[in-house]
Amino acid sequence: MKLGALASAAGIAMPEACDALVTGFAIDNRKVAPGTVFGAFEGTQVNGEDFIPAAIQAGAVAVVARPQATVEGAIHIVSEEPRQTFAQLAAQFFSPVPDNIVAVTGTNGKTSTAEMTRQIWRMCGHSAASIGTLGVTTPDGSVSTGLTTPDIVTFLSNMSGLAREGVSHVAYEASSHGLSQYRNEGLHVTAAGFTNFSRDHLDYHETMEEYFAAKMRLFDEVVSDSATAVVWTGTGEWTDRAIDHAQQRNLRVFTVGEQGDSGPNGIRLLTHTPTQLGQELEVEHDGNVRTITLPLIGAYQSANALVAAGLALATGCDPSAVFDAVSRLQPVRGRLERAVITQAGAPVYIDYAHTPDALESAISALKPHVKGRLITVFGAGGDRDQGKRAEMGRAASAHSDVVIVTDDNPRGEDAAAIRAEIMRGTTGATEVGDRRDAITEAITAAARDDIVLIAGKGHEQGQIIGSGETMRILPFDDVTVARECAANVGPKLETNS
Ligand SMILES: CC(=O)N[C@H]1[C@@H](OP(=O)(O)OP(=O)(O)OC[C@H]2O[C@@H](n3ccc(=O)[nH]c3=O)[C@H](O)[C@@H]2O)O[C@H](CO)[C@@H](O)[C@@H]1O[C@H](C)C(=O)N[C@@H](C)C(=O)N[C@H](CCC(=O)O)C(=O)O
Ligand SMILES: Nc1ncnc2c1ncn2[C@@H]1O[C@H](COP(=O)(O)OP(=O)(O)OP(=O)(O)O)[C@@H](O)[C@H]1O
Ligand SMILES: N[C@H](CCC[C@H](N)C(=O)O)C(=O)O
Ligand SMILES: [Mg+2]
Repeated sequence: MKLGALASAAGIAMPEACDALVTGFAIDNRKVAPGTVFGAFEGTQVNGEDFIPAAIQAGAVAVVARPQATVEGAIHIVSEEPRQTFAQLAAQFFSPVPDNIVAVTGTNGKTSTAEMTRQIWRMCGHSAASIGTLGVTTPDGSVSTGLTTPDIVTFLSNMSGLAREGVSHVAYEASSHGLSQYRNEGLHVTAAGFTNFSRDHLDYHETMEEYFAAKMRLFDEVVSDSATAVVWTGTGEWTDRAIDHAQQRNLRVFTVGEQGDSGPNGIRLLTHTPTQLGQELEVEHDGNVRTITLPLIGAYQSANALVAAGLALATGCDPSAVFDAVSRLQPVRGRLERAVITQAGAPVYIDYAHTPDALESAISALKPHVKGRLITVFGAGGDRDQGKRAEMGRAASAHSDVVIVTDDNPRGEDAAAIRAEIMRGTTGATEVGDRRDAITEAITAAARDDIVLIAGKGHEQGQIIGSGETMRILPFDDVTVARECAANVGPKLETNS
């Protein structure tokens, strides 16, 4: 493809007429080959502009960079927002892409909702995939990308690879980092879901307002003009503000939840009754009331399932098929996943809660099922929002009977210091640094009527220790460790009081 043609298709002005052949796109000079367009971005660690000479040396035909960057020996595509311009250009290169693309944003619930949307589409007969924290998931399995929203080149090439394999429907997770760094642009996104909003990532976005604005780029700029905004109504003032953004953009607003529209533009949740193995939901859509038995526990899972149903309806699926599919949803890896039942008889659940709101949601999901005590084991990641740690401690202490604070990906920080920050928010919690020891302690303490919740790592397969050159990932899977500990801890002779 010729550079000039790509630029004019993207509506980008070029400094000169250009019929250089473009062979690919790269944001890392080490991935540049002859004919590549290189995106030189200022980063949080280094300035990509420092690698422009190396990229040109490796054969870059053009460099997208700020006006002040020096580009010699290749075309300088000047932009005040190089990440955005690069993305728009790259989106013209990667084709074909799937016909039906939807996105999901929100503080918690993105992975679950994207994955449930994929499952519903599949049950409606479509060839579907999801892209997010779990990687790229197709009916054949998942391939990890390492990030929730991959970098723009990986994202677009995944989209086009999926289309070539015959995938027609893709749901992707739009993280706030991804949105603010233009990692997902230039596609025809026909619907976008907003699950909820609460504190996270205030290390990266300085304020909640900035964090919310990053998320709202999805409605403001990323989706197509005629897209549908599927909004969960249970997230307080943020729901109203998300609807405002959608209306400003003239999107079709589709509301979901207790305040959802009961007509064609929503799913109203009329009643919600926990059962032993799941929950019964009575919902109204387009004037039809239906009772669905969702085979998953926890109010948060019903919220995600209904937003996913809204996304499937927004892409034209038949309502009866969609609601029937909701009653057949499979659990999402690491989200309230029951790993094992201990020899004493206590179920052990693994969940990915790593924000105060998520911890509260995970605990509330389990509470109706606990006859004895709820024992919560969790930590907080290093090099991430520090202010959420004590809040997570408070949420855990307020809603569980026993709290054990442990390590969760310390990264470049001192693990003991992270635990101390969490402990400040707790009352009566125990601190056990080593995660395996903490899980053993919880399982040892659990009696028949108790439930153990191990939160924060969900599907993750390793503990990240150190950063930069010294970073190591030690294999660690909460599900496997819980099973091993349960095998080693014998039955209890008497129940705890
Ligand atoms: C803070 C953050 O988001 N960083 C991401 C960002 O890096 P950056 O732009 O700051 O990159 P940098 O390392 O400073 O380098 C600047 C530029 O120089 C280039 N470079 C660098 C070195 C070199 O030798 N040659 C070269 O060309 C880099 O490719 C980059 O374009 O862009 C990179 C490429 O897309 C990401 O890998 C990187 O994710 C880091 C590893 C990360 O940990 N990100 C986390 C916080 C994240 O993004 N999480 C979100 C949200 C999670 C959620 O809520 O679900 C996610 O979407 O996963
Ligand atoms: N709708 C929801 N409301 C509140 N909490 C939720 C909701 N959905 C999920 N959670 C909590 O958040 C955890 C993570 O869920 P999920 O992976 O779906 O979210 P995510 O937004 O993709 O997270 P991440 O930002 O890490 O990608 C769950 O394990 C659960 O504890
Ligand atoms: N996507 C989230 C994952 C957090 C998971 C938790 N285990 C941690 O390491 O903090 C983040 O990057 O903040
Ligand atoms: Mg996710």
